[in-house]
Amino acid sequence: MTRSAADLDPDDLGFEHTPETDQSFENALAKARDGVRLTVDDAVELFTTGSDTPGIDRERKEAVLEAADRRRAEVVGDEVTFVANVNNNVTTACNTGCLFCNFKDTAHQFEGDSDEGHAGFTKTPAESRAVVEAAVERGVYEVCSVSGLHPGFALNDEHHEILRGYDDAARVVNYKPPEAYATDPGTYVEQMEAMSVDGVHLHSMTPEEAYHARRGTDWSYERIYSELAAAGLDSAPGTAAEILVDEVRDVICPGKIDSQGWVDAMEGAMAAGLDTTATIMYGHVDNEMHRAMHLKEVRDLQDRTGGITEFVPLSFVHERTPLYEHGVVSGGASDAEDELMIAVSRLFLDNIENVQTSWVKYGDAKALKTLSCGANDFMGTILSEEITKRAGGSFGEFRSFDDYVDLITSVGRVPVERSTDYRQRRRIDPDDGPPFGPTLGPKADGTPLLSERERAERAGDAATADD
Ligand SMILES: C[S@@+](CC[C@H](N)C(=O)[O-])C[C@H]1O[C@@H](n2cnc3c(N)ncnc32)[C@H](O)[C@@H]1O
Ligand SMILES: Nc1c(NC[C@H](O)[C@H](O)[C@H](O)CO)[nH]c(=O)[nH]c1=O
Ligand SMILES: N[C@@H](Cc1ccc(O)cc1)C(=O)O
Ligand code: SF4
Repeated sequence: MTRSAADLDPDDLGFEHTPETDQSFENALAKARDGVRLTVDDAVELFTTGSDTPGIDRERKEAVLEAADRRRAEVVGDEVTFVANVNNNVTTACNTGCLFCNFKDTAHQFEGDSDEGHAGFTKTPAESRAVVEAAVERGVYEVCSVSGLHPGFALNDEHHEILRGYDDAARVVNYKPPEAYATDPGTYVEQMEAMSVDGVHLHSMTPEEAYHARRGTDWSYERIYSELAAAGLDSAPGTAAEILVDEVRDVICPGKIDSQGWVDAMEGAMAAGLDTTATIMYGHVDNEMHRAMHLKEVRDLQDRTGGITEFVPLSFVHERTPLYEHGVVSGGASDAEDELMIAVSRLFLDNIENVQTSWVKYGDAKALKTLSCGANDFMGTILSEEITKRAGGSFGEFRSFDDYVDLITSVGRVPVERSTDYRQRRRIDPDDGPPFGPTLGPKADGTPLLSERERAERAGDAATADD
C-alpha cells in the first residue's frame, strides 16, 4: 500500500543516513580548492559548513562559494548559456502519487464516464504537434516534454497488446485501455513522431517515463530508448532522480522506481546513443548526507557513461504539495542551502561540465547569484511551465532572449545561445542588438521570441496598420 503524507511523522522519519563524518571542514575545503576529487564525507562538510557545529557559518559558506566560482571559471570560463526551448507536457494524468508533486491529477478523473472535474489535460499526438509547430515557427531549438504516467500510455501497439493481456491490469501493471479515457494520448512512439517537427531537438522520456513505457514486459531500457530514438527522440531529461537514496524515496515517492532503477534507465538511454541530463530535487525531508550520496551516484554514472551534458539542482517548491499540506515539511531550502547546493555540485561533479541554475525555481535574483556560486547555464525560454506553477511557484513561464542578455550582462558575464547538447554555441554581443535572436532553431531567423502579450500587441499593431 502506498504511504500517504498524513501517515508520516515529521520528527521520526527514521533515517539511517545522517550528516555526520570523520572529516573536518578545513580539510574538505582544502581538497575542494586544490581540485582533488571529493568524497561523500567531504561534500557533507561543505554542505553543512562543518558537521560538528549546528547551522550554516557565513564565512565558511562564502569560502565554499568562492572555491566553486573559481572552479566554474577554470572549467567553462565566463560564458553563460541558455537554450531557445518550449515545454510541452503531454498529460497530467498520473497515479504514481509522489508526495512532493502537485503537477499530477489522479487518472480516474480523466476517464470518459467520470463526472469529477479536474484542472489537468491530456493532449493527442496531433495537439502536441500543433504546440511544437507553433514554437518552432517562433524560433525554438528544443522541445522539452515530461508528463504524467497516464495508465492508457504504452510504448507502441505491441506494448498495448501485452498490457491488455494482463488480468486486473489496472492494479498489476497500472494499465487501462485508452478507450476508457475521454482523450487518448496515443502511444509514446506516436507522441515522439508528432513532436519531431522540422528537426527540432526532442528532449523527452525521463527514467520514470521509460519505466512506464516498458512496464509489464522484459524489454530492456536500451531497447525502449532505441525505439523512441528511431521515432525522433534526441536526448532524455534526468528528472525523476529526486534523491537517489532509497530511504528518502520511500518517504517522498514510494510509487517510483528505486535509485538503481533510475540508474539503469539512464544507462539504457546512453547505451541507445542518447545524451542525458541529471537532476537532484532537494530541500524537503532530505539531509546533507543524502545530497552528498546523490552526487556520488551521479558522478559514478558519468564515470561509466560520459553522456550527461548538465546537472540541474531543482529546489523543492513546497506551497501546494502533500508534503507541506500535511505538515511533513515546513518549507523548502533556505537561500544558503540553495547556494551551497549549486556550489557543491560544481566542486563534486568533476566530470560534468555544466551546472544549470533554474530561474523557474529560484527567481531571477537568486538565479543570478548562483551564477557566481558555480552555475554556468541558465536553462531556457520554456514558453510554458506547469510543474512549478501548480506547486505554488511564482516566477513565471518565459524569459526572452532580450531578458537573458540583460540579466547575464548585468553580472558581467557573456550571454551564449546554445544547443541542447552544448556543442553549438553562439556568443551574443550586447552591442549588436536588440533583438538578439534566437538563431539556432530550424526556423530561427534572428527575429525575437516574444511573450504572448508582446505578440498580441504586435498583431494588434499590424491589424491597425492594415486598416
Ligand atoms: C513532474 S515530473 C514529470 C515527469 C515524470 N512524471 C517523472 O516523474 O519523471 C518531473 C520532475 O519535476 C520535479 N518536481 C515535481 N514537483 C516538484 C516540486 N514541487 N518542486 C520541485 N520540483 C518538482 C521532480 O523532480 C520530477 O521528477
Ligand atoms: N531547470 C528547469 C528546466 N531545465 C530544462 C532546460 O530548459 C532544458 O530543457 C535543458 O537544459 C536541456 O537543454 N526546465 C524546466 O521546465 N524547469 C526547470 O526548473
Ligand atoms: N531536468 C529536465 C527538465 C526539467 C526540469 C525541471 C522540471 O520541473 C521539469 C523538467 C532536463 O532538462 O533534463
Ligand atoms: S513527479 Fe512525475 S511520477 Fe511523480 S506524481 Fe508527479 S508526474 Fe507523477
